[in-house]
Amino acid sequence: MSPAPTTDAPVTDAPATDATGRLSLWLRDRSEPDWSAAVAHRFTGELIAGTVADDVMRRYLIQDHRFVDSFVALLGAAIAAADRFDARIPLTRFAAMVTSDENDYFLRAFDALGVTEAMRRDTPDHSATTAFQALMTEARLTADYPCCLAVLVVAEWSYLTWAARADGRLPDRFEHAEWITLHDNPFFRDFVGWLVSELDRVGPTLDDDARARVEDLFRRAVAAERAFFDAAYQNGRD
Ligand SMILES: Cc1ncc(CN)c(N)n1
Repeated sequence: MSPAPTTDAPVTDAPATDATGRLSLWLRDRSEPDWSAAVAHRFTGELIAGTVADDVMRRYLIQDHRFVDSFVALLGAAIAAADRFDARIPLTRFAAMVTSDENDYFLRAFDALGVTEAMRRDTPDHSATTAFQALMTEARLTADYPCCLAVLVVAEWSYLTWAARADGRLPDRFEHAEWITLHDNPFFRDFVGWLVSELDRVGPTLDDDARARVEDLFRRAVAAERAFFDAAYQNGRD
């Protein structure tokens, strides 16, 4: 399997610009303070340090496995809506990774953390999960490539940003370490670089209304990421 196309565009620390330049950077800027709060969230710091409490990790993974279901459906919509075959290839390869390596991680982590089938079935959705799923469904149903990209970019760019902070230092337990390496490895970096560059490619084609729709989805997705991490520390429905 050949790697996803690469980009020279820095995906973590580039300066902000306006909507007529790199749309991704403009959107990231417009999503503050939620962007910074999400990528520097207590959960990500504890994950990198290997100190996340097991009940927090259990809550997070049970909910996140449900996030992944809607996320893969959104990837499917992006594959269908993409304006060219060159874009469908990396999206499809990424969907294959999520449904194989990443899903396999979830199942092994559930076992290691003592999360039974019954716990997974009987734990209610947190309101943060429901809200994020609704947002992904909304983006999917637009059947519009830039709208789908907006939510996909937030999900993967924000995860690469916090995972890169580990900078090669990994905690001992695989439940923590592998969640970091799944979001910072050469394949993932290439994919996120490409995904961000896709948003920048389609950005100049958007009129004001279309750009406003993309901005709205992007900003709500960043807020949803922050709320999703918060939810891991809430022992109850919400
Ligand atoms: C909530 C959320 N956002 C993003 C990702 C990155 N795959 C995730 N697993 N979960």
